[in-house]
Amino acid sequence: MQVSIPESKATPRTNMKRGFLKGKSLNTGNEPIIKVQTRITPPPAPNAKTVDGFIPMPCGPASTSRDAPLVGTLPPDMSHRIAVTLPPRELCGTERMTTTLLFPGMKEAILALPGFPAPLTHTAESFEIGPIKGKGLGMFATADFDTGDLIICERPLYVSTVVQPFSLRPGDPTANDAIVELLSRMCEYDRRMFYSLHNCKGNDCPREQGIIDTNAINVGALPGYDGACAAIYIDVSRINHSCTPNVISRWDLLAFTMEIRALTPIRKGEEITMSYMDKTAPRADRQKELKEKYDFICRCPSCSLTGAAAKESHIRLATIYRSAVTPYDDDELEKWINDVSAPEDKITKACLFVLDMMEKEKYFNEKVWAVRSQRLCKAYCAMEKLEEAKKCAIQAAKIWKALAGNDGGWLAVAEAPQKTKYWGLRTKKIREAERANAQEA
Ligand SMILES: C[S@@+](CC[C@H](N)C(=O)[O-])C[C@H]1O[C@@H](n2cnc3c(N)ncnc32)[C@H](O)[C@@H]1O
Repeated sequence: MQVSIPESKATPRTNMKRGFLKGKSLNTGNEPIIKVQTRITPPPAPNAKTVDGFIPMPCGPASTSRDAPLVGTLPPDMSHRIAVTLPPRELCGTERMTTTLLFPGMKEAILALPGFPAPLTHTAESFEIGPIKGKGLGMFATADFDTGDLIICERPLYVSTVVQPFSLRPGDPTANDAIVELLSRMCEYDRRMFYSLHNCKGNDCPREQGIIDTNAINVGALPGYDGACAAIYIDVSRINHSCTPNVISRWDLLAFTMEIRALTPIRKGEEITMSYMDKTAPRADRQKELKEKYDFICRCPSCSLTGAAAKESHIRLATIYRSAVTPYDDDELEKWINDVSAPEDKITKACLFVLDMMEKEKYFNEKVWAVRSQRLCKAYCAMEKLEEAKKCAIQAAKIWKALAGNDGGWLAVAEAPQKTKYWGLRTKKIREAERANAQEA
């Protein structure tokens, strides 16, 4: 049977758990809690600023971004939000339920998803939360993890649309009043957990809003509403930022959980870090955004680079970005396979160059990574390089697992590269050319 090299050019959807803490039943119903008029802040300008000819990627791994921009306009029937508990008690037994603040229709759309709610994945509790100098609390590994390993899978405490409609009429309830009301309906344990989370906003805004702004992680759009939604977690929200993160998050809509998987090998005792923002932005822009939004100065390995090393990092990110915007096709590969005079390493060299940049930056742009690994593996297969093809497919399986939660078909390739349709294509051409030359001579 032939094995297919995964061809997906689509970005795998990224999603995160820690020691699953059973929440007590919430008594929230589906009734609207506060009806308010909608005021919409204009959408932010497109992220396309140019710095030294370097255009930041418009999107990093979507679900790792804590940036939750306001969306444009809301349909008129979405002028108020509703408190909903998801999954409902009758569908999730004793598992944690999430308190959500959603627009009308969203709950029905989520419940209509075939297979919702998928059962929770329980993992060994291989992390702990503890203090870390200059960062408050953080999360630490209590076991070794390899790329792609699941570290935690956690159902949120709270999920809400990022748009917070509120009334301009004096005396009307504010957006924060809706949150306070919702919190008052949570069980005592969940409420205590919410208020124990860090608030980097101080007295700049109401405490509840400050906690949400500090800890919410974007989960993207939920069914029934195209705008962004964000979630707060008991454990996952303790993960600190690094521009060179060692984990990646992936929102699993069906299980209504966030998965955190190792992006790089992690040793026992190491701090677990994720990226709060778009990694391709230049360092100064990252620093500014982190200070403004989260009130800290990032001293991660990438931000600590100076002089030539900082410049090299900048060039690597620009190269990754350029590769991301280059359309993908197999024409070049086909040409190389058929052109026996082309250098043997033409394709592999180009792919390894970009993959090496991502390894060095610890930034795996999903599209670039998927396209380059595919092409590299195909080239090794075409050259009948068994060990290289296997190694490439094993690494591809690990990274795919980190990004998408499964190996994407790469393990089958790793087991039998000879069974892919690319096996020996170029070596066959070379042998044919050699035979033809010999006959001519
Ligand atoms: C989502 S919380 C992370 C958990 C938080 N450290 C705590 O004690 O609960 C975000 C806040 O953690 C701190 N933080 C996160 N990453 C940091 C870093 N790399 N360096 C310093 N502080 C950081 C900042 O105060 C930030 O506002």
